[in-house]
Amino acid sequence: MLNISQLTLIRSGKNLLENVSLSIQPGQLTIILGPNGAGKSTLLKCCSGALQADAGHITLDKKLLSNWSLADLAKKRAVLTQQIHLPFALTVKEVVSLGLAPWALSDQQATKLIHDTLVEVGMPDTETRQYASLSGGEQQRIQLARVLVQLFADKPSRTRKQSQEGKYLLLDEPISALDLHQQQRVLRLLKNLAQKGLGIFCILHDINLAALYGDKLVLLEKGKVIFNSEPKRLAQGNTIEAAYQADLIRLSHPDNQLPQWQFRQ
Ligand SMILES: Nc1ncnc2c1ncn2[C@@H]1O[C@H](COP(=O)(O)OP(=O)(O)OP(=O)(O)O)[C@@H](O)[C@H]1O
Repeated sequence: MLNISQLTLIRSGKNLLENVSLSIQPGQLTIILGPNGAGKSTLLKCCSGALQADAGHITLDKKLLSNWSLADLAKKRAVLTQQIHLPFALTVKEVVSLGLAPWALSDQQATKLIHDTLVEVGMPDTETRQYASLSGGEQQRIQLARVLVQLFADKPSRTRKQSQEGKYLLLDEPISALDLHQQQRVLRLLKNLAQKGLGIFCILHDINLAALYGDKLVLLEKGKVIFNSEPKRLAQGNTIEAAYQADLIRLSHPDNQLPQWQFRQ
């Protein structure tokens, strides 16, 4: 389990995170929600080890995150951040291969894993394309392929039928540039991976997709957790409306009665 306990992070005299406690459990898709500036990406950076908190601690499988070696951490969890700048001209295959750095795969294994993963993210036969020539949504799926190969390189023959327990995926808005079809593909893929035991921390802005796909939703507001539970618990009260200060109508999804929201015009 990835366990976050009473985490506080202060920058420029401001509490970016305040006493945040939550856990990312194996087998669950945990979706982090919250208004702009609520602290979602800051929390992800703490969970990835990129930022050190001022108080509280994070453990991964009961061991302090700071006590993990970078090499072991890279095999245990993969991180997809929001902005990824690649200063060099790289092909798609080279970009996805960056995820294989922690592992020692043969060329043949690497080629097959990359091929299978590109199929999985809906980008088959793009290995030789220049990454820079891809659209924003295509680049986002290539970056997702990169973190997937990082996590699953020890199961190259693979994968999806095997247990994914003990590994974690940390994703910052992984579908922000995707069209409807690709959003559904990626969310179904994440749900499927979680069902096989992966622990997923995923930041989203779309509250309807979060309620539909999340096993657990965590709502941040001004650096504090104000909701941490199953989506159906948002069917009462006005937690979402109050947190986002938005004028919304709450509906019920016709398939499963999960809460959904629409703008009032
Ligand atoms: N080094 C820093 N010093 C001061 N403030 C910072 C620093 N880093 C981030 N912030 C502020 O912390 C707040 C939280 O930022 P963060 O990127 O975590 O928000 P977010 O919830 O991911 O927002 P968004 O939905 O817009 O991506 C923001 O107000 C940001 O301006």
